[in-house]
Amino acid sequence: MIKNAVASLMVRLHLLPPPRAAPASTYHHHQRALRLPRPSSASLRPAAASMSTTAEQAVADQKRALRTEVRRALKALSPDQRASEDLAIQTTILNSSWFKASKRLCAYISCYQLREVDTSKILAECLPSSPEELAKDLYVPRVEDKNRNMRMLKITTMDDLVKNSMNILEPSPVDASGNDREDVLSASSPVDLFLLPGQAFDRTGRRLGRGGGYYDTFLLKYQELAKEKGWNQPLLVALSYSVQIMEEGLIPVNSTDIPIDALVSASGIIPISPAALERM
Ligand SMILES: Nc1nc2c(c(=O)[nH]1)N(C=O)[C@@H](CNc1ccc(C(=O)N[C@@H](CCC(=O)O)C(=O)O)cc1)CN2
Ligand SMILES: Nc1ncnc2c1ncn2[C@@H]1O[C@H](COP(=O)(O)OP(=O)(O)OP(=O)(O)O)[C@@H](O)[C@H]1O
Repeated sequence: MIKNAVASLMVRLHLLPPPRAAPASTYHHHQRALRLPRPSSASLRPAAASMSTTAEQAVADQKRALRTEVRRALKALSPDQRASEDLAIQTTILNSSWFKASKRLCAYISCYQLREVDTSKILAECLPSSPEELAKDLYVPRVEDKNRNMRMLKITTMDDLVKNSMNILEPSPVDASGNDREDVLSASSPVDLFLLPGQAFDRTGRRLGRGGGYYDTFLLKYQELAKEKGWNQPLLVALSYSVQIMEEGLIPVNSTDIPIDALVSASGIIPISPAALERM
């Protein structure tokens, strides 16, 4: 169903046909697939530098249209289908060697109303109430403003979370004793894994979010920090219902989109990047 929907979308949006190269080899190059003008061209026209270019606007419009299509497909999922995919995805992750080996991670607090893949079983396994050998340091998102600013703060129990204005659970900036929660960007050691939400994904590593730019901005910051510190880059793993996996080339991307390393759906793990192929 979504295939037909996005096929018609592709016609309406005049997108290029999918690239033919194998997923692993498209990983490093996928951001060029739409052959957009290079952003640096804006620097030739200082007066226009703060405006978005026509090409950027076209990509933003295409993204919005795809989000609408996916939202519709997610709404059509039955509660039983969702529950069965939620269980399969979480079981796959909990049983994986890379999750078991992870000591510190960032994950999202799933929102049922937004039809996000459930993370509750995974979060429970990370928190100190689980057997000692399974507990991990867990950092979760907190939106600071509408200007793409999001932090990842450490929590130790689900009671650390309160509902924000968007109806998503997030940590308060200070804990019960009045201490600032640890911000993952100021932590002295790295996280090795991110579990990411999103609206649409493909097998080449493209990820479409909710349009806030929060994750792309944060991931760029974290990747720069890891580079500066000489840390290994964390594995970026997205969780996806089957209707959210698109044909290659359908997801519009621009230069700020950070590609994912792997995708987990009810059918299993799709490793994408060389790092994922090595670790998964
Ligand atoms: N669980 C979870 N936490 C998260 C995110 C997320 O996607 N999922 N975020 C990732 O950025 C940040 C919050 N950003 C958000 C952006 C939009 C909406 C939202 O409700 N969007 C509506 C449409 C709103 C509109 O366009 O009027 C929707 O998607 O249906 C929620 C959170 C940080 N925390
Ligand atoms: N690193 C960044 N620096 C500046 N602007 C950015 C950055 N990342 C994203 N943006 C801007 O944020 C806006 C939303 O981006 P986009 O539609 O790609 O978000 P998304 O991928 O749907 O959301 P998210 O990243 O939260 O999952 C766009 O205008 C984009 O240019």
